[in-house]
Amino acid sequence: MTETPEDRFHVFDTTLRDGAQREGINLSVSDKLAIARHLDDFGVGFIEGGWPGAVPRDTEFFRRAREEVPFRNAELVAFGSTRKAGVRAEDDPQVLALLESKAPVVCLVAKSHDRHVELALRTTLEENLAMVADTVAFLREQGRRVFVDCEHFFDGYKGNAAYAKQVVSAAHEAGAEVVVLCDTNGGMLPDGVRDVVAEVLAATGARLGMHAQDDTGCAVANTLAAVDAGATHVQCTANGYGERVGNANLFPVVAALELKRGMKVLPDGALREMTRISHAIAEVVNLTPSTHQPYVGVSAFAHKAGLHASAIKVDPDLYQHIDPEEVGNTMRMLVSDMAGRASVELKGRELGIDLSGDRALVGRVVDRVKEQELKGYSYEAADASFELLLRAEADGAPVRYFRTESWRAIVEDRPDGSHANEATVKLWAKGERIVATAEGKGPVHALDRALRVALEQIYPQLAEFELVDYKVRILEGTHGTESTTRVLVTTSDGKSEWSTVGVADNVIAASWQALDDAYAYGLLRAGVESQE
Ligand SMILES: CC(=O)SCCNC(=O)CCNC(=O)[C@H](O)C(C)(C)COP(=O)(O)OP(=O)(O)OC[C@H]1O[C@@H](n2cnc3c(N)ncnc32)[C@H](O)[C@@H]1OP(=O)(O)O
Ligand SMILES: CC(=O)C(=O)O
Repeated sequence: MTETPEDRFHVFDTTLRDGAQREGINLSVSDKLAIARHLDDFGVGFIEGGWPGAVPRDTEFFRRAREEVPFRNAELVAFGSTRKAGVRAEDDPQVLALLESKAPVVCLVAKSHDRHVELALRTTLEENLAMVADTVAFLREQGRRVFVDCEHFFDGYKGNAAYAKQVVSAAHEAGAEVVVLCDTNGGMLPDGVRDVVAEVLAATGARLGMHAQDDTGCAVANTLAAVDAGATHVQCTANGYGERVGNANLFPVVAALELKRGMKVLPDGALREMTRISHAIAEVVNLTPSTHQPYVGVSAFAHKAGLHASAIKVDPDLYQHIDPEEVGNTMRMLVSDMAGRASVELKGRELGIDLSGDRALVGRVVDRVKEQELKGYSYEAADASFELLLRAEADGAPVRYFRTESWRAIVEDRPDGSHANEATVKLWAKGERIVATAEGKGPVHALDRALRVALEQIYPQLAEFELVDYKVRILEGTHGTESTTRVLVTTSDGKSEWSTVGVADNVIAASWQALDDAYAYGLLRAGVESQE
């Protein structure tokens, strides 16, 4: 028998509906269209776009999506509830709004927990069954594919399994293609989900799906347990966004199905785009991508412990569950006081420096990193400072483009409450003594500007450099304003970025060190020869 699209396993994404229910997410119609394009590129089968008729932005989204997005992989799904008690489906404005959205698929939310029917809907159990069946039948007659989300299914099943199953059967018999069992309050654990899904499948014969909220931190595991028990439709959201703590995260779910279960749920090559898609969606919703997200986080394949690195040097599989490239991610070595020789050697390789033949040099770099980290430096987030340290050890002299005679920064508090910031630097570069003064918005800005004024004639490349991030951390909180300070600076030349670190008992001095490294590294990568 040939497989029809309806037979295939369904990857159903609800980022634009349930994901948008997360506190702090507020999507414009354009944002929703951009996310829909990313999800379609990724290859999900269904994109739930929102609730037309209830949320005006969602109504508008469906209108524009029809006109503006040439979907290649996904079907658009309109979400809405079953008809109101005592109203015919064809007369219920919210049901009609689902048709007006012109989405080819409708996902109806239905009550399946008897207490919800009686307390929230304030109707009878029989009328709720009729609401489900009538609404499904009406939408089927109108040519829509219909899925039904049984809200609070697992909680309802605990108290009244017979009724919960009757709701599934009512939806199935009325023509719903998939009946989705929802862990709406997110309280389930995988063993319970597996048992219930298997029982419902055996009792009703309906095609089942799973919608898991993440309140126990088990949404991904619960989704996979449902699939193990026979569910063939999974509802997820990009990066796990969703109501309260979130939903089953689309990315680990599809990666587990494809890479661990050997199922084919996405188009060829899609998984290799997963890290890019995850980060692109985070960008649109304006949330920083979680660095520790499975598979797609920048730390997902970052190795810090020296012992891990020593085994990875022999074979990366020894400390990685998959090859990061399978999901579009990359392995990274972190150098810190937990590093050993292998970490430094692999980091060198990552930076394009072959250290394999020089055990003594690698040993010196390891010792120097440990010594520096004890003082408060941190190289795992400052690759550029690490590379400068490495080159200094290798060459026996630091990479230098100027020598500092002195610098000074002044902050003046004025009677009107404003501040004036001024810095003076005295430097030697290419045998020339330079003195420069500049003002800035703060003392570090003033120093940065003075440094540029002093050096730009000699090194015109500095004009391209821009400070794009600046972080300060107090290392010994107990000493209050006398504490040691660590400054991390990220600099860009418009093409790439690099990070450097400085540590001192004075925030301006720590900033100066980080700036000094930032300029040295930028000039080094611009191919300028090192000289004072
Ligand atoms: C588990 C989930 O995440 S489901 C998705 C939930 N998403 C949203 O709620 C976002 C969009 N929601 C909205 O814009 C509004 O809540 C609306 C338009 C749906 C409803 O707004 P209002 O009419 O003002 O009602 P309100 O939100 O207070 O109550 C919901 C009504 O829907 C009824 N209802 C709830 N679930 C269902 C259902 N499955 N089938 C039929 N009716 C339902 C309730 O009984 C209540 O009816 P009542 O007004 O007769 O008392
Ligand atoms: C439908 C849905 O979002 C839920 O039950 O959680």
